[in-house]
Amino acid sequence: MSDIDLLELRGVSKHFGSFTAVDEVSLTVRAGARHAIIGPNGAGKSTLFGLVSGTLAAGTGTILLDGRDVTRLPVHRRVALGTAATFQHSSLFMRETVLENVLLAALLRSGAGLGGWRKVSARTTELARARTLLERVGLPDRHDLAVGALSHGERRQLEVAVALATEPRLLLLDEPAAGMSPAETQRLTELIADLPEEVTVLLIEHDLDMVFELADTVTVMHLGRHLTTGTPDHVRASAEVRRAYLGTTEAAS
Ligand SMILES: Nc1ncnc2c1ncn2[C@@H]1O[C@H](COP(=O)(O)OP(=O)(O)OP(=O)(O)O)[C@@H](O)[C@H]1O
Repeated sequence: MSDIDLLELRGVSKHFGSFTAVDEVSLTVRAGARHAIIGPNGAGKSTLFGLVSGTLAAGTGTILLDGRDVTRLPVHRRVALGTAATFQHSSLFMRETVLENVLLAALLRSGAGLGGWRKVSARTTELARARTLLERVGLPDRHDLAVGALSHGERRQLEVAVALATEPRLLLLDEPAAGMSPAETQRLTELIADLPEEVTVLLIEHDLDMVFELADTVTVMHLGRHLTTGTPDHVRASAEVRRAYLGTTEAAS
């Protein structure tokens, strides 16, 4: 992890009507970090991700990516600047094949255009990259299957490959282990741990074992607010964090 802040949020808020889902959150994410955001249900984690990826517009505050103000930029401009996200609700193309899903993302990134994109043989560079990525996420023998035929865990692995195909500097993972078996979670944890340091990872996850295995930095949110940020040990020992969790149906263990 470097000393440089790749992402900085300054007093960012999001209101839905009179409800404040994200309340004046300030936060920095270092380049190369494995940074997790945790917190009880409804803490505002997914909303915060939406503000960073650009699927939601911030009410107030500023979001800086590598020092550049991206607060008002649409999603595709943020992708072009190196932000990629996987979401709780899959954004894969279910009828296309596994390989086509990754290839599409690689083509969009390379600016090659999508004309005749199904003629994969004409796209050798992107095709090779897509194959390498599928190998990296553990789906080397699934290329030609329609996404709809994959298991839940395999789809989550594919989402990571699709996100990586855009060559992100900042990878946002929203509950990547949700609904996964222990074996699938372990494989995903290893995949994330093995990502090159050029990819900064910001992760929302309820599986605290995974968080504490992966993260070098943990932010805790509660009721839309930033509660604390620190090392996993700091967060584990925090009485404030324990109270936030014990006040809900979940318990930090
Ligand atoms: N589009 C919306 N309109 C109204 N309220 C919303 C909307 N999106 C989220 N909220 C509310 O904002 C609060 C924060 O939701 P958010 O999904 O960000 O929390 P979270 O920390 O990601 O929770 P979880 O861990 O359950 O996914 C919740 O009370 C939720 O009901």
